[in-house]
Amino acid sequence: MSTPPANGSSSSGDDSTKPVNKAISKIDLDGHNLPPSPAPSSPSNGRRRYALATELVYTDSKDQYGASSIPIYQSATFKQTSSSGGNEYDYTRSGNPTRTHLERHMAKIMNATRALAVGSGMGALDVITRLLKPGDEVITGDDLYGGTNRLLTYLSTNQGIVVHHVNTTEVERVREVISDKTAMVLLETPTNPLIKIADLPTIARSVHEANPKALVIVDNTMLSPMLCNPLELGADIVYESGTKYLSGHHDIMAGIIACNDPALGDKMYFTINATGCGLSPNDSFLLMRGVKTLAIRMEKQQANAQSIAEFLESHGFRVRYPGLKSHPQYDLHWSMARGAGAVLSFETGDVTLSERIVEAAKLYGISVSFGCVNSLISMPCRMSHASIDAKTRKERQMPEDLIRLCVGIEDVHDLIDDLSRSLVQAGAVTINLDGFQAAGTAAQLGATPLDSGAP
Ligand SMILES: Cc1ncc(COP(=O)(O)O)c(C=O)c1O
Ligand SMILES: N[C@@H](CCSC[C@H](N)C(=O)O)C(=O)O
Repeated sequence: MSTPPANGSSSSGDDSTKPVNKAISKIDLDGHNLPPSPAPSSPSNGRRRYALATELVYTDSKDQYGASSIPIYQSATFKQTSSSGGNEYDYTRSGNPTRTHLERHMAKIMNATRALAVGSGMGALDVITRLLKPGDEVITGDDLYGGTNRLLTYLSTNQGIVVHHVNTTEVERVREVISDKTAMVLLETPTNPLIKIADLPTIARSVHEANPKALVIVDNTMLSPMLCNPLELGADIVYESGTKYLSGHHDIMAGIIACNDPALGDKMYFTINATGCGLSPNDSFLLMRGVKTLAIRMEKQQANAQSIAEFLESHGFRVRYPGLKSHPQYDLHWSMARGAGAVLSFETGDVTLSERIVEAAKLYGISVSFGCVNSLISMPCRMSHASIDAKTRKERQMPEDLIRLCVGIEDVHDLIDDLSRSLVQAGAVTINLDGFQAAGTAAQLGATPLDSGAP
Protein backbone atom coordinates (compact mmCIF):
# COMPACT_ATOMS: atom_id res chain seq x y z
CA MET A 1 0.00 0.00 0.00
CA SER A 2 1.53 3.33 -0.91
CA THR A 3 1.51 6.51 1.10
CA PRO A 4 0.56 9.84 -0.43
CA PRO A 5 3.39 11.64 -2.19
CA ALA A 6 5.21 14.19 -0.04
CA ASN A 7 3.89 17.08 -2.14
CA GLY A 8 0.41 16.10 -1.13
CA SER A 9 -0.72 15.39 -4.66
CA SER A 10 -2.44 12.08 -5.16
CA SER A 11 -1.20 9.20 -7.20
CA SER A 12 -3.04 6.42 -8.90
CA GLY A 13 0.08 4.34 -9.51
CA ASP A 14 -0.44 0.77 -8.40
CA ASP A 15 2.58 -1.46 -8.47
CA SER A 16 1.26 -3.89 -5.93
CA THR A 17 1.72 -6.92 -8.13
CA LYS A 18 4.77 -5.85 -10.04
CA PRO A 19 7.54 -8.44 -9.73
CA VAL A 20 10.78 -7.20 -8.24
CA ASN A 21 13.28 -7.98 -10.96
CA LYS A 22 16.57 -6.42 -10.07
CA ALA A 23 18.29 -7.45 -13.34
CA ILE A 24 15.68 -5.68 -15.44
CA SER A 25 15.56 -2.72 -13.12
CA LYS A 26 19.21 -1.91 -13.85
CA ILE A 27 19.17 -1.55 -17.60
CA ASP A 28 16.66 -1.39 -20.40
CA LEU A 29 17.19 -2.22 -24.07
CA ASP A 30 18.23 1.33 -24.94
CA GLY A 31 20.83 1.28 -22.23
CA HIS A 32 18.91 3.72 -20.00
CA ASN A 33 18.68 3.06 -16.30
CA LEU A 34 15.19 2.29 -15.10
CA PRO A 35 13.96 2.95 -11.58
CA PRO A 36 13.76 -0.24 -9.52
CA SER A 37 10.36 -1.90 -9.48
CA PRO A 38 8.63 -1.36 -6.15
CA ALA A 39 8.15 -4.45 -4.01
CA PRO A 40 4.64 -5.92 -3.96
CA SER A 41 2.69 -4.25 -1.18
CA SER A 42 -0.44 -6.34 -1.16
CA PRO A 43 -1.20 -9.99 -1.74
CA SER A 44 -2.16 -11.08 -5.20
CA ASN A 45 -4.12 -14.21 -5.93
CA GLY A 46 -1.61 -14.95 -8.66
CA ARG A 47 -3.56 -13.99 -11.75
CA ARG A 48 -2.14 -10.50 -11.96
CA ARG A 49 1.38 -10.50 -13.34
CA TYR A 50 1.89 -6.80 -14.00
CA ALA A 51 1.13 -3.48 -12.38
CA LEU A 52 -2.56 -2.65 -12.48
CA ALA A 53 -2.20 -0.01 -15.20
CA THR A 54 -0.70 -2.71 -17.43
CA GLU A 55 -3.23 -5.38 -16.49
CA LEU A 56 -6.07 -2.99 -17.37
CA VAL A 57 -5.04 -2.98 -21.02
CA TYR A 58 -3.64 -6.51 -21.17
CA THR A 59 -6.30 -9.08 -21.98
CA ASP A 60 -6.06 -12.76 -22.75
CA SER A 61 -8.46 -12.69 -25.68
CA LYS A 62 -8.96 -16.13 -27.23
CA ASP A 63 -10.75 -14.77 -30.30
CA GLN A 64 -10.50 -17.17 -33.24
CA TYR A 65 -9.31 -14.35 -35.56
CA GLY A 66 -7.04 -12.75 -32.99
CA ALA A 67 -9.25 -9.66 -32.70
CA SER A 68 -7.52 -7.26 -30.33
CA SER A 69 -10.88 -6.03 -29.08
CA ILE A 70 -13.46 -8.60 -27.99
CA PRO A 71 -16.33 -8.75 -30.52
CA ILE A 72 -19.86 -7.87 -29.46
CA TYR A 73 -21.75 -11.18 -29.56
CA GLN A 74 -25.07 -9.50 -30.27
CA SER A 75 -27.06 -12.70 -30.14
CA ALA A 76 -29.78 -13.83 -27.76
CA THR A 77 -29.37 -17.51 -28.61
CA PHE A 78 -26.56 -19.94 -29.48
CA LYS A 79 -26.99 -23.08 -31.59
CA GLN A 80 -26.26 -26.42 -29.95
CA THR A 81 -24.57 -29.45 -31.43
CA SER A 82 -27.18 -31.86 -30.06
CA SER A 83 -30.52 -31.82 -28.27
CA SER A 84 -28.68 -32.08 -24.96
CA GLY A 85 -26.55 -29.02 -25.57
CA GLY A 86 -22.89 -29.13 -26.46
CA ASN A 87 -22.20 -25.40 -26.61
CA GLU A 88 -20.76 -23.34 -23.74
CA TYR A 89 -23.51 -20.75 -24.29
CA ASP A 90 -27.21 -21.25 -25.02
CA TYR A 91 -28.95 -17.97 -24.15
CA THR A 92 -27.56 -14.52 -23.37
CA ARG A 93 -29.49 -14.15 -20.11
CA SER A 94 -27.52 -17.19 -18.88
CA GLY A 95 -24.21 -16.19 -20.42
CA ASN A 96 -22.65 -14.38 -23.35
CA PRO A 97 -19.02 -14.48 -24.59
CA THR A 98 -18.61 -10.67 -24.50
CA ARG A 99 -19.90 -10.54 -20.93
CA THR A 100 -17.73 -13.51 -19.90
CA HIS A 101 -14.67 -11.79 -21.32
CA LEU A 102 -15.44 -8.66 -19.29
CA GLU A 103 -16.15 -10.69 -16.14
CA ARG A 104 -12.83 -12.56 -16.39
CA HIS A 105 -11.00 -9.30 -16.95
CA MET A 106 -12.70 -7.65 -13.97
CA ALA A 107 -11.97 -10.66 -11.71
CA LYS A 108 -8.30 -10.26 -12.55
CA ILE A 109 -8.38 -6.48 -11.97
CA MET A 110 -10.26 -6.83 -8.68
CA ASN A 111 -8.10 -9.75 -7.49
CA ALA A 112 -11.15 -11.98 -7.22
CA THR A 113 -11.82 -15.52 -8.33
CA ARG A 114 -15.23 -14.51 -9.69
CA ALA A 115 -16.70 -11.33 -11.11
CA LEU A 116 -20.22 -10.82 -12.40
CA ALA A 117 -21.43 -8.01 -14.65
CA VAL A 118 -24.96 -6.63 -14.31
CA GLY A 119 -27.02 -3.75 -15.66
CA SER A 120 -26.21 -1.11 -13.01
CA GLY A 121 -24.62 -0.53 -9.61
CA MET A 122 -28.03 -0.79 -8.00
CA GLY A 123 -28.60 -4.03 -9.93
CA ALA A 124 -25.39 -5.31 -8.30
CA LEU A 125 -26.65 -4.42 -4.82
CA ASP A 126 -30.00 -6.02 -5.61
CA VAL A 127 -28.25 -9.29 -6.54
CA ILE A 128 -26.20 -9.17 -3.33
CA THR A 129 -29.15 -8.40 -1.05
CA ARG A 130 -31.07 -11.35 -2.47
CA LEU A 131 -28.69 -13.43 -0.36
CA LEU A 132 -30.70 -12.13 2.63
CA LYS A 133 -33.77 -13.77 4.14
CA PRO A 134 -36.52 -12.27 6.30
CA GLY A 135 -35.30 -11.68 9.86
CA ASP A 136 -31.73 -11.04 8.76
CA GLU A 137 -30.05 -7.86 9.94
CA VAL A 138 -27.89 -5.48 7.90
CA ILE A 139 -25.52 -2.96 9.44
CA THR A 140 -24.68 -0.01 7.25
CA GLY A 141 -23.56 3.61 7.33
CA ASP A 142 -25.41 6.81 8.14
CA ASP A 143 -24.00 8.37 5.00
CA LEU A 144 -24.78 6.39 1.89
CA TYR A 145 -25.59 6.94 -1.76
CA GLY A 146 -29.32 7.83 -1.92
CA GLY A 147 -30.21 4.85 -4.13
CA THR A 148 -28.53 2.43 -1.71
CA ASN A 149 -30.49 3.96 1.15
CA ARG A 150 -33.68 3.62 -0.92
CA LEU A 151 -33.14 -0.09 -1.64
CA LEU A 152 -32.29 -0.83 2.01
CA THR A 153 -35.38 1.09 3.16
CA TYR A 154 -37.49 -0.97 0.73
CA LEU A 155 -36.03 -4.20 2.13
CA SER A 156 -36.71 -3.14 5.70
CA THR A 157 -40.25 -1.98 4.92
CA ASN A 158 -41.29 -4.87 2.70
CA GLN A 159 -38.99 -7.84 3.11
CA GLY A 160 -38.57 -8.23 6.87
CA ILE A 161 -34.90 -7.18 6.86
CA VAL A 162 -33.73 -5.11 9.85
CA VAL A 163 -31.36 -2.31 8.80
CA HIS A 164 -29.13 -0.51 11.32
CA HIS A 165 -27.64 2.80 10.14
CA VAL A 166 -24.59 3.68 12.25
CA ASN A 167 -21.62 6.01 11.94
CA THR A 168 -19.18 3.64 10.24
CA THR A 169 -16.24 5.98 10.92
CA GLU A 170 -16.38 4.56 14.46
CA VAL A 171 -15.71 0.82 14.62
CA GLU A 172 -17.30 0.73 18.09
CA ARG A 173 -20.69 1.83 16.65
CA VAL A 174 -20.59 -1.19 14.33
CA ARG A 175 -19.51 -3.56 17.12
CA GLU A 176 -22.43 -2.41 19.29
CA VAL A 177 -25.04 -3.69 16.84
CA ILE A 178 -23.42 -6.91 15.60
CA SER A 179 -25.41 -9.97 16.65
CA ASP A 180 -25.97 -13.52 15.52
CA LYS A 181 -28.70 -12.10 13.28
CA THR A 182 -26.24 -9.88 11.40
CA ALA A 183 -26.10 -11.23 7.87
CA MET A 184 -24.36 -8.31 6.15
CA VAL A 185 -22.30 -5.25 6.96
CA LEU A 186 -22.44 -2.90 4.00
CA LEU A 187 -19.82 -0.17 3.81
CA GLU A 188 -19.00 2.76 1.57
CA THR A 189 -15.58 4.38 1.93
CA PRO A 190 -15.22 7.24 1.19
CA THR A 191 -18.93 7.76 1.61
CA ASN A 192 -21.01 9.56 -0.99
CA PRO A 193 -21.34 12.53 -0.45
CA LEU A 194 -19.78 13.31 2.97
CA ILE A 195 -16.45 11.59 2.20
CA LYS A 196 -16.35 9.74 5.53
CA ILE A 197 -13.84 6.89 5.82
CA ALA A 198 -14.50 3.43 7.28
CA ASP A 199 -11.70 1.32 8.71
CA LEU A 200 -12.28 -1.71 6.47
CA PRO A 201 -9.71 -4.14 7.95
CA THR A 202 -10.73 -3.47 11.56
CA ILE A 203 -14.46 -3.61 10.83
CA ALA A 204 -14.08 -6.78 8.75
CA ARG A 205 -12.06 -8.46 11.51
CA SER A 206 -14.54 -7.45 14.22
CA VAL A 207 -17.52 -8.62 12.18
CA HIS A 208 -15.96 -11.97 11.30
CA GLU A 209 -14.88 -12.57 14.90
CA ALA A 210 -18.31 -11.71 16.30
CA ASN A 211 -20.29 -13.57 13.68
CA PRO A 212 -18.33 -15.70 11.17
CA LYS A 213 -21.44 -16.08 9.00
CA ALA A 214 -21.87 -12.34 8.47
CA LEU A 215 -20.71 -11.00 5.11
CA VAL A 216 -18.76 -7.77 4.77
CA ILE A 217 -19.86 -6.03 1.59
CA VAL A 218 -18.00 -2.99 0.25
CA ASP A 219 -19.28 -0.52 -2.32
CA ASN A 220 -16.03 0.54 -4.00
CA THR A 221 -17.63 2.94 -6.49
CA MET A 222 -15.94 6.04 -5.03
CA LEU A 223 -12.42 4.66 -5.55
CA SER A 224 -12.53 1.92 -8.21
CA PRO A 225 -10.09 -1.03 -8.20
CA MET A 226 -7.39 1.38 -9.34
CA LEU A 227 -7.25 2.88 -5.85
CA CYS A 228 -8.53 0.21 -3.50
CA ASN A 229 -9.06 -3.55 -3.35
CA PRO A 230 -11.52 -4.18 -0.52
CA LEU A 231 -11.25 -7.97 -0.99
CA GLU A 232 -7.63 -7.66 0.15
CA LEU A 233 -8.77 -5.70 3.22
CA GLY A 234 -11.19 -8.32 4.51
CA ALA A 235 -14.36 -7.80 2.45
CA ASP A 236 -16.28 -10.88 1.34
CA ILE A 237 -17.99 -9.20 -1.61
CA VAL A 238 -17.11 -5.97 -3.38
CA TYR A 239 -19.35 -4.26 -5.89
CA GLU A 240 -19.31 -1.04 -7.76
CA SER A 241 -21.21 1.03 -10.22
CA GLY A 242 -19.56 0.52 -13.61
CA THR A 243 -21.46 3.63 -14.68
CA LYS A 244 -18.73 5.68 -12.94
CA TYR A 245 -14.94 5.37 -13.13
CA LEU A 246 -14.84 1.90 -14.71
CA SER A 247 -16.53 2.99 -17.94
CA GLY A 248 -15.55 6.64 -17.48
CA HIS A 249 -17.64 8.35 -20.16
CA HIS A 250 -21.20 8.32 -18.81
CA ASP A 251 -22.40 6.44 -21.84
CA ILE A 252 -23.52 3.21 -20.14
CA MET A 253 -25.06 1.91 -16.93
CA ALA A 254 -23.30 -1.11 -15.42
CA GLY A 255 -22.51 -2.86 -12.16
CA ILE A 256 -19.72 -5.27 -11.20
CA ILE A 257 -19.71 -7.72 -8.30
CA ALA A 258 -16.58 -9.64 -7.23
CA CYS A 259 -15.85 -12.27 -4.58
CA ASN A 260 -13.49 -15.12 -3.76
CA ASP A 261 -15.97 -17.65 -2.40
CA PRO A 262 -17.19 -19.96 -5.21
CA ALA A 263 -20.43 -20.79 -3.39
CA LEU A 264 -21.29 -17.10 -3.02
CA GLY A 265 -20.41 -16.52 -6.68
CA ASP A 266 -22.71 -19.36 -7.74
CA LYS A 267 -25.61 -18.04 -5.63
CA MET A 268 -25.29 -14.58 -7.14
CA TYR A 269 -24.96 -15.98 -10.66
CA PHE A 270 -28.18 -17.92 -10.00
CA THR A 271 -29.99 -14.63 -9.27
CA ILE A 272 -28.57 -12.97 -12.38
CA ASN A 273 -29.71 -15.85 -14.59
CA ALA A 274 -33.05 -16.17 -12.80
CA THR A 275 -33.90 -12.47 -12.96
CA GLY A 276 -32.19 -11.51 -16.23
CA CYS A 277 -30.12 -8.57 -14.98
CA GLY A 278 -26.84 -9.56 -16.64
CA LEU A 279 -25.03 -6.81 -18.55
CA SER A 280 -25.89 -6.66 -22.27
CA PRO A 281 -23.23 -7.63 -24.83
CA ASN A 282 -23.02 -4.07 -26.15
CA ASP A 283 -22.58 -2.54 -22.70
CA SER A 284 -20.10 -5.28 -21.78
CA PHE A 285 -18.06 -4.23 -24.82
CA LEU A 286 -18.20 -0.55 -23.85
CA LEU A 287 -17.25 -1.25 -20.24
CA MET A 288 -14.34 -3.39 -21.43
CA ARG A 289 -13.19 -0.54 -23.65
CA GLY A 290 -13.61 2.06 -20.92
CA VAL A 291 -11.75 0.15 -18.23
CA LYS A 292 -8.57 0.02 -20.32
CA THR A 293 -8.04 3.76 -19.77
CA LEU A 294 -8.98 3.75 -16.07
CA ALA A 295 -5.40 4.28 -14.82
CA ILE A 296 -4.66 7.31 -16.95
CA ARG A 297 -8.10 8.87 -16.41
CA MET A 298 -7.90 8.38 -12.66
CA GLU A 299 -4.42 9.86 -12.48
CA LYS A 300 -5.51 13.04 -14.25
CA GLN A 301 -8.89 13.27 -12.49
CA GLN A 302 -7.45 13.01 -9.02
CA ALA A 303 -4.56 15.39 -9.74
CA ASN A 304 -7.20 17.93 -10.87
CA ALA A 305 -9.37 17.17 -7.81
CA GLN A 306 -6.41 17.69 -5.49
CA SER A 307 -5.70 21.15 -6.98
CA ILE A 308 -9.36 22.15 -6.78
CA ALA A 309 -9.67 20.92 -3.18
CA GLU A 310 -6.57 22.92 -2.20
CA PHE A 311 -7.89 25.98 -4.05
CA LEU A 312 -11.24 25.86 -2.22
CA GLU A 313 -9.66 25.18 1.15
CA SER A 314 -7.24 28.08 0.73
CA HIS A 315 -10.28 30.35 0.31
CA GLY A 316 -11.87 29.33 3.59
CA PHE A 317 -14.33 26.65 2.52
CA ARG A 318 -14.87 23.52 4.55
CA VAL A 319 -13.75 20.94 1.99
CA ARG A 320 -14.21 17.19 2.33
CA TYR A 321 -11.56 15.33 0.33
CA PRO A 322 -9.22 12.56 1.51
CA GLY A 323 -6.31 14.10 -0.42
CA LEU A 324 -6.32 17.03 2.03
CA LYS A 325 -4.26 16.70 5.21
CA SER A 326 -7.15 18.45 7.01
CA HIS A 327 -9.37 15.41 6.43
CA PRO A 328 -9.82 13.92 9.92
CA GLN A 329 -9.25 10.40 8.60
CA TYR A 330 -6.46 11.22 6.15
CA ASP A 331 -4.04 8.61 7.56
CA LEU A 332 -6.69 5.90 7.75
CA HIS A 333 -7.71 6.52 4.15
CA TRP A 334 -4.14 6.33 2.89
CA SER A 335 -3.51 3.13 4.87
CA MET A 336 -6.17 1.45 2.70
CA ALA A 337 -6.13 3.29 -0.62
CA ARG A 338 -3.67 4.29 -3.31
CA GLY A 339 -5.33 7.60 -4.12
CA ALA A 340 -8.01 10.05 -3.06
CA GLY A 341 -10.33 9.76 -6.05
CA ALA A 342 -11.93 12.67 -7.82
CA VAL A 343 -15.07 13.43 -5.79
CA LEU A 344 -15.03 16.22 -3.22
CA SER A 345 -17.68 18.17 -1.43
CA PHE A 346 -17.74 21.53 0.29
CA GLU A 347 -20.12 23.75 2.19
CA THR A 348 -20.87 27.41 1.71
CA GLY A 349 -22.98 28.03 4.83
CA ASP A 350 -26.02 29.05 2.80
CA VAL A 351 -28.30 26.98 0.56
CA THR A 352 -29.15 29.81 -1.83
CA LEU A 353 -25.48 30.72 -2.13
CA SER A 354 -24.71 27.11 -3.05
CA GLU A 355 -27.53 27.18 -5.60
CA ARG A 356 -26.07 30.34 -7.18
CA ILE A 357 -22.58 28.82 -7.36
CA VAL A 358 -23.86 25.62 -8.98
CA GLU A 359 -25.96 27.53 -11.49
CA ALA A 360 -23.15 29.95 -12.35
CA ALA A 361 -20.80 27.13 -13.37
CA LYS A 362 -20.28 26.76 -17.12
CA LEU A 363 -17.63 24.09 -17.50
CA TYR A 364 -19.02 21.84 -14.75
CA GLY A 365 -22.26 20.23 -15.87
CA ILE A 366 -25.09 20.30 -13.34
CA SER A 367 -25.55 16.56 -13.15
CA VAL A 368 -25.65 13.55 -10.88
CA SER A 369 -22.99 10.85 -11.10
CA PHE A 370 -19.18 10.97 -11.06
CA GLY A 371 -16.09 9.22 -12.36
CA CYS A 372 -16.52 10.54 -15.85
CA VAL A 373 -14.04 12.43 -18.10
CA ASN A 374 -15.99 15.69 -17.80
CA SER A 375 -16.47 17.60 -14.56
CA LEU A 376 -19.82 17.83 -12.80
CA ILE A 377 -21.31 19.94 -10.03
CA SER A 378 -24.36 19.10 -7.93
CA MET A 379 -26.25 19.68 -4.72
CA PRO A 380 -26.63 16.14 -3.31
CA CYS A 381 -29.62 16.93 -1.05
CA ARG A 382 -31.63 18.01 -4.09
CA MET A 383 -30.22 15.55 -6.60
CA SER A 384 -28.39 12.24 -5.93
CA HIS A 385 -29.66 12.03 -2.34
CA ALA A 386 -33.11 13.58 -2.79
CA SER A 387 -34.70 10.16 -2.20
CA ILE A 388 -33.58 10.39 1.45
CA ASP A 389 -36.33 12.44 3.12
CA ALA A 390 -35.45 15.84 4.60
CA LYS A 391 -35.99 14.65 8.20
CA THR A 392 -33.58 11.73 7.77
CA ARG A 393 -31.05 13.95 6.00
CA LYS A 394 -31.17 16.30 8.99
CA GLU A 395 -30.83 13.46 11.51
CA ARG A 396 -27.82 12.20 9.58
CA GLN A 397 -26.34 15.72 9.52
CA MET A 398 -26.22 16.05 5.76
CA PRO A 399 -25.78 19.77 5.03
CA GLU A 400 -28.45 21.06 2.65
CA ASP A 401 -25.92 23.57 1.25
CA LEU A 402 -23.42 20.84 0.38
CA ILE A 403 -21.96 21.13 -3.13
CA ARG A 404 -20.37 18.04 -4.68
CA LEU A 405 -17.74 18.36 -7.39
CA CYS A 406 -16.90 15.37 -9.57
CA VAL A 407 -13.71 16.24 -11.31
CA GLY A 408 -12.84 15.22 -14.86
CA ILE A 409 -9.77 15.30 -17.08
CA GLU A 410 -10.03 18.88 -18.39
CA ASP A 411 -7.20 21.39 -18.08
CA VAL A 412 -7.01 22.21 -14.37
CA HIS A 413 -6.58 25.96 -15.02
CA ASP A 414 -9.87 26.04 -16.91
CA LEU A 415 -11.54 24.15 -14.06
CA ILE A 416 -10.22 26.51 -11.39
CA ASP A 417 -10.99 29.58 -13.51
CA ASP A 418 -14.58 28.45 -14.01
CA LEU A 419 -15.01 27.68 -10.31
CA SER A 420 -13.44 31.03 -9.32
CA ARG A 421 -15.74 32.89 -11.68
CA SER A 422 -18.77 31.00 -10.34
CA LEU A 423 -17.80 31.78 -6.75
CA VAL A 424 -17.37 35.48 -7.53
CA GLN A 425 -20.55 35.67 -9.63
CA ALA A 426 -22.51 33.99 -6.85
CA GLY A 427 -21.09 36.39 -4.27
CA ALA A 428 -19.30 33.67 -2.32
CA VAL A 429 -15.92 35.35 -2.59
CA THR A 430 -14.74 38.90 -3.21
CA ILE A 431 -11.60 39.85 -5.04
CA ASN A 432 -8.87 41.81 -3.34
CA LEU A 433 -5.45 42.66 -4.70
CA ASP A 434 -4.00 39.40 -3.41
CA GLY A 435 -6.51 37.36 -5.32
CA PHE A 436 -9.70 35.86 -4.00
CA GLN A 437 -10.94 36.14 -0.50
CA ALA A 438 -14.01 34.58 1.05
CA ALA A 439 -16.82 37.12 1.34
CA GLY A 440 -18.06 35.89 4.72
CA THR A 441 -16.17 34.99 7.86
CA ALA A 442 -14.81 31.47 8.13
CA ALA A 443 -17.66 30.56 10.49
CA GLN A 444 -20.31 32.02 8.19
CA LEU A 445 -18.84 29.95 5.42
CA GLY A 446 -18.91 26.83 7.54
CA ALA A 447 -15.13 26.79 7.47
CA THR A 448 -14.87 25.22 10.89
CA PRO A 449 -12.23 22.53 11.34
CA LEU A 450 -13.52 19.04 10.69
CA ASP A 451 -13.84 16.93 13.83
CA SER A 452 -12.80 13.33 13.72
CA GLY A 453 -15.72 11.38 12.44
CA ALA A 454 -17.63 14.55 11.61
CA PRO A 455 -20.53 14.07 9.25
C1 LIG B 1 -21.62 4.97 -4.19
C2 LIG B 1 -22.60 4.50 -5.21
N1 LIG B 1 -22.93 3.20 -5.25
C3 LIG B 1 -23.81 2.72 -6.15
C4 LIG B 1 -24.40 3.55 -7.06
C5 LIG B 1 -25.40 2.96 -8.01
O1 LIG B 1 -24.86 2.85 -9.31
P1 LIG B 1 -25.78 2.90 -10.61
O2 LIG B 1 -26.23 4.30 -10.81
O3 LIG B 1 -24.87 2.38 -11.68
O4 LIG B 1 -26.93 2.01 -10.36
C6 LIG B 1 -24.08 4.91 -7.08
C7 LIG B 1 -24.67 5.86 -8.03
O5 LIG B 1 -25.62 5.70 -8.70
C8 LIG B 1 -23.16 5.39 -6.12
O6 LIG B 1 -22.86 6.68 -6.04
N1 LIG C 1 -32.54 10.01 -10.01
C1 LIG C 1 -31.48 9.08 -9.64
C2 LIG C 1 -30.30 9.83 -9.14
C3 LIG C 1 -29.04 9.10 -9.43
S1 LIG C 1 -27.65 9.65 -8.50
C4 LIG C 1 -26.30 8.88 -9.30
C5 LIG C 1 -25.02 8.80 -8.52
N2 LIG C 1 -24.96 7.69 -7.66
C6 LIG C 1 -24.65 10.02 -7.75
O1 LIG C 1 -24.30 9.91 -6.57
O2 LIG C 1 -24.63 11.11 -8.33
C7 LIG C 1 -32.02 8.17 -8.56
O3 LIG C 1 -33.03 8.48 -7.97
O4 LIG C 1 -31.43 7.13 -8.30
